[in-house]
Amino acid sequence: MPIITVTNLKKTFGKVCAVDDISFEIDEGEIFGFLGPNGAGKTTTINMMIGLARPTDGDIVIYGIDAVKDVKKVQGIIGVVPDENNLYDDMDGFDNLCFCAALYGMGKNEREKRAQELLEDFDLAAAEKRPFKAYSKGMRRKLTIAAGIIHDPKILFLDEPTTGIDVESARQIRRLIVSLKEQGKTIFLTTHYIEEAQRVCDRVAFIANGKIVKVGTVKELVENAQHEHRIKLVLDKSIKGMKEEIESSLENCKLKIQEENSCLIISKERIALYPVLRILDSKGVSVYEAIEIKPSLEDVFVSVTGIEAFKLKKEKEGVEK
Ligand SMILES: Nc1ncnc2c1ncn2[C@@H]1O[C@H](COP(=O)(O)OP(=O)(O)OP(=O)(O)O)[C@@H](O)[C@H]1O
Repeated sequence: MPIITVTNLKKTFGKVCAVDDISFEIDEGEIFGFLGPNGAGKTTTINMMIGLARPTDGDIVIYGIDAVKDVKKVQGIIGVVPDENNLYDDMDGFDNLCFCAALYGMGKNEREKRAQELLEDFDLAAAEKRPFKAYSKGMRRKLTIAAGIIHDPKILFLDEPTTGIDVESARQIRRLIVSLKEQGKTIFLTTHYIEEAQRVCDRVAFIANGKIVKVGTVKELVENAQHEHRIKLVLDKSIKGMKEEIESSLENCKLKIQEENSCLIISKERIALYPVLRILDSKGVSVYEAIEIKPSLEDVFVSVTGIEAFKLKKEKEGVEK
């Protein structure tokens, strides 16, 4: 059952339409991801959902509460982890968490107990007395997430949770996100990492130029994609120099020579293998193996949005040591 319903949401800044009439629902206990390149409208959407920006138009209902009018009511049941760290540099990890807990009205004993628990869960207990500014980027990110769930919210909003941190910390954070879901939390996250959407999210919405272009589970998005069919053939010898001749005898197919002894056949339609094998045989070439290459989420994103994949950063490119 949906616990978040967003209907015809819009936000303009002067002439810029940052979010352009989007609608979606999020079910209780799911991880729902917004995947899109820089400037797609992800942060603006989160900001409207958590009451930091007022929509130009549209409705947001969270647990039956009108989140545009009753911002305060919603803020008690949500946790927010912004894309930039929002904790105090000179305060240590423990005090930062206790301070956030106090903002939610938690008593001294309760907040200290909760802070301690989270520091353990997030593998930060050894650094609890270190000032936040002395934390590594990955540790800072983890403490910021811990602060976002200090009051045990039902719903967690995570804006770009792993941007700019090392690969190992990003992995740890993804495991933490999945374990929060296992504890029953509903999670809305934005990302421009395809790998992250694929590994962590139950459902993904592609967002580009302020619009949602497609929504579904990773499996649905990949299986329902109108996509080229691709078959990789591993050959017993090179077909260098024969490409055009072979290609001209294959109907509606393109041929790409890959490594020395393999090629890729690409077609909009299903590929009939027999004619291909016959042509190769006539050239004295045998096929060792034929492998169907399924489209990846990246392929689907590119074909649905028309945006080149490099605009969605690869995990390794986003890493700063
Ligand atoms: N306060 C603002 N004033 C004017 N334009 C804004 C403002 N905030 C966002 N925008 C514009 O709205 C569009 C969407 O921005 P937004 O920050 O929501 O994108 P994003 O998908 O979160 O990108 P990123 O991954 O870079 O954070 C961009 O064109 C941005 O320049």
